[in-house]
Amino acid sequence: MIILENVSKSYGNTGVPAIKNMNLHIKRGEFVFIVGPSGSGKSTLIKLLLKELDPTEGNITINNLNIRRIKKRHVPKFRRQIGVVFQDFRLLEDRNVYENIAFAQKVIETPNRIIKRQVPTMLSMVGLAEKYKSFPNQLSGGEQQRVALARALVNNPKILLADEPTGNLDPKNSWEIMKLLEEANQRGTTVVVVTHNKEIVDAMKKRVITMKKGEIISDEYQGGY
Ligand SMILES: Nc1ncnc2c1ncn2[C@@H]1O[C@H](COP(=O)(O)OP(=O)(O)OP(=O)(O)O)[C@@H](O)[C@H]1O
Repeated sequence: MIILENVSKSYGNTGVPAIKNMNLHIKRGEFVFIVGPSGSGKSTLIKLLLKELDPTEGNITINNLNIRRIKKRHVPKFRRQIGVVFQDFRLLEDRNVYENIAFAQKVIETPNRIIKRQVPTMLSMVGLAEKYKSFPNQLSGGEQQRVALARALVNNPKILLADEPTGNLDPKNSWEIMKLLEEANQRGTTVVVVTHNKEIVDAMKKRVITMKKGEIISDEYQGGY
């Protein structure tokens, strides 16, 4: 599903690379945590997988496609198979909950009758059915992240990337988000989560990839932080 072969990424010409000669294989249906100290290259890895950045060297294959070869005009189509959530939620502040989720579907020209059916389904799934009219600033952090997750999942992506999804949440809300990520994984989505949350990583017993200075220093199934 996700293959990195000898991937390096340097920002500009100077300094040490953010990703150094990385090799990684994530299979369809896996749930993977990426951990490591600040500056170890985790967010850079996520950006490479989204083709927000291209590697300086090496190749990335996603769903049998060498993403270096994707033409600029085809990048949006490529990204449709990937759902993303971030630490800071990134909701549209001037749209309500319903519209935030519907927006993701309108972008890919989903017919209105399907949007009307799927948005409430997604909202029920994340436990926010009653809040469909609320605006982001009327929601708690945990609720906002659940909306972001519903939006990321509404188009049924093959892959879900989460960059510190619980970074702004308290332990209870963090667990709720992780459970929702796990449920998405159980429905077949390949899930990659960057996190600093030691307690959750240790408890969930998933594959844990630890990065340091742009390199993978350990990769363990049923691993810990
Ligand atoms: N746009 C950029 N320009 C130059 N250097 C950058 C840029 N983005 C990241 N870097 C550098 O690349 C390295 C890896 O950064 P990255 O953000 O990938 O780390 P991270 O593991 O996600 O860190 P954190 O846990 O703090 O989010 C760091 O040394 C950082 O300073």
